[in-house]
Amino acid sequence: MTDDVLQPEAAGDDLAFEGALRPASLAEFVGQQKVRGQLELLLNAATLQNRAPDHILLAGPPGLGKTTLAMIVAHEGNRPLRMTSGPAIQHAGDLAAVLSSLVPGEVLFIDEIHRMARSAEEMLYLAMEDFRVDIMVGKGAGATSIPLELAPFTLVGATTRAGLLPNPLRDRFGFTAHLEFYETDELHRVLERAAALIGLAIGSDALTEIAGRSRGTPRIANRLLRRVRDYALVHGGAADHSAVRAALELYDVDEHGLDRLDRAVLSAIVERFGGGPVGLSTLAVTVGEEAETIEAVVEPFLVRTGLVTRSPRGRIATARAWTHLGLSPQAGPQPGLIDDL
Ligand SMILES: Nc1ncnc2c1ncn2[C@@H]1O[C@H](COP(=O)(O)OP(=O)(O)OP(=O)(O)O)[C@@H](O)[C@H]1O
Repeated sequence: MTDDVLQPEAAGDDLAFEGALRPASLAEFVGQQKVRGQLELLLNAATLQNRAPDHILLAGPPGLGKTTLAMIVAHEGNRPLRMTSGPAIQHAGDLAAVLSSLVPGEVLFIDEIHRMARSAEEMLYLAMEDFRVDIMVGKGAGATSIPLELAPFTLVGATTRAGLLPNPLRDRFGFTAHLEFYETDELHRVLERAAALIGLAIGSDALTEIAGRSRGTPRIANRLLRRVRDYALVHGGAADHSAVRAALELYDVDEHGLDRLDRAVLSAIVERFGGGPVGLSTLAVTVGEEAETIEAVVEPFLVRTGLVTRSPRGRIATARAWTHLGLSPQAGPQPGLIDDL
């Protein structure tokens, strides 16, 4: 994406800012009501039985609160937390080193667990099930495996690509939480809390305006709030509705959270291809962007918001897309020119 301000992954000064804003308890965690209820039950049951909670898989797009929830699992149970990530575990030995140093009841958070090495994954199966790993010593005919007992622990895995996890791994989690994009009123509450924590006086209508442009994602909402704070600071005015509009216009974020590239893709489908269908690579060439970027970054949001649909013959702009661009919708999709899906 050309405009970083809307990317859902953490970037720039997000990390420093996010640490201060993370809710520390389930009660403070906004939205995701179903997941919160399910987690609460699981954690309370473990406390009553005086055991480590079941392993938990958190699945969902970036920026929706997976890391935050892992921290809450540890914090609510007053348990120590160890954090690592799939890309940091490239050999079974990397995982063995982490597992063997866990203390009883510790929460082990593995972010991007789908990116862990296959050999480590297999070690993890046994560790999750029996709190044991088999360490291979030696090579060839003389190789033996030495069992190593582990302290009971709770694994919290996070993934943006649950479909990439092998079934044996997925099945070993006692509970899988699917995080959903947030509604505008939920993002409003996220923002209200964040504004209070950073000491920013901002009105409710200004927060609603930011929430509506945040693509259902708390991380983006918090980042836009920061840009609005900057704007008010630099211009010496209040962080009000007009400051929000001016700041977000500066960053090319429109009322629905679309940025320049999103709009370029929509305009291309509508104005150059009569509403579609148009194939991905044709579209990419038309807007001068990589096909992968269109497919992974732009398209999911346009599809989710009902502006674009996908068909076997290509991308089609919906009536909403025409209206969004200030045009009157044509009657139905146009015949496709090029089928290059
Ligand atoms: N439900 C929520 N209530 C309040 N703040 C939230 C909530 N969810 C996320 N946030 C805030 O959004 C930011 C991003 O959250 P977090 O790092 O937990 O996302 P993530 O899903 O782990 O992202 P990634 O997949 O990129 O690691 C944090 O600053 C966090 O405080």
